[in-house]
Amino acid sequence: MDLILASSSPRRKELLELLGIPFQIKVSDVEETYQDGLQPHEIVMELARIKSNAIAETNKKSVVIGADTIVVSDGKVLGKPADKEEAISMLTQLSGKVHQVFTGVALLKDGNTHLFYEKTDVEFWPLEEKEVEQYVLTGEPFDKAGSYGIQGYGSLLVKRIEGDYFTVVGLPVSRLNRELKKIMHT
Ligand SMILES: Cc1cn([C@H]2C[C@H](O)[C@@H](COP(=O)(O)OP(=O)(O)OP(=O)(O)O)O2)c(=O)[nH]c1=O
Repeated sequence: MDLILASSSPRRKELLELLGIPFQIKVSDVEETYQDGLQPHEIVMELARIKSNAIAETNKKSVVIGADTIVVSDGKVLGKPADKEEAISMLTQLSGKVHQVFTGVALLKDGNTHLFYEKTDVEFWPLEEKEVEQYVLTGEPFDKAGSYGIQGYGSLLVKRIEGDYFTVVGLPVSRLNRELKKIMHT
């Protein structure tokens, strides 16, 4: 099987390596937009589809994997912060509450699109203003949905999670492994 990961994320590369199957990485700079009114799980699956579709068009014989992660807090969708102020505002929004992390995955094979998503609940400790500012100074928030990385210093902000940890990091590998096996037999 010729497998391609359509992602620039170093985390997704590392996580896909856990499957023990060789793969290539190919990234497109396709515009990531979605229509208004979609539910969070629909947003992540749609964005995962767009990312993988752009690569599948020119790699028709390969299986292409794309993924997308967003954070949802009180109905607000949080992507990556544009600047320090936005990172502070997102982390303040997440402080002391439970939010949801959605990761959608698209598997494209032989012109067919197979989509799935996973959701993990994450509870943050109540954060002091100073703690938020210090965390933002680490630089960790800037390439991450919701402005934190649970796998880094962000681990200290998290009180508990419910669901797959790897969904939060950006790729639900254990579900992906099973879904890949399913589509290989079709
Ligand atoms: C909440 C959270 C997100 N993230 C990351 C996962 C994703 O890489 C990123 C969300 O942005 P995405 O747009 O999903 O992905 P990306 O731009 O990093 O990579 P690509 O589109 O090329 O596949 O946030 C963490 O690494 N840790 C976390 O705890």
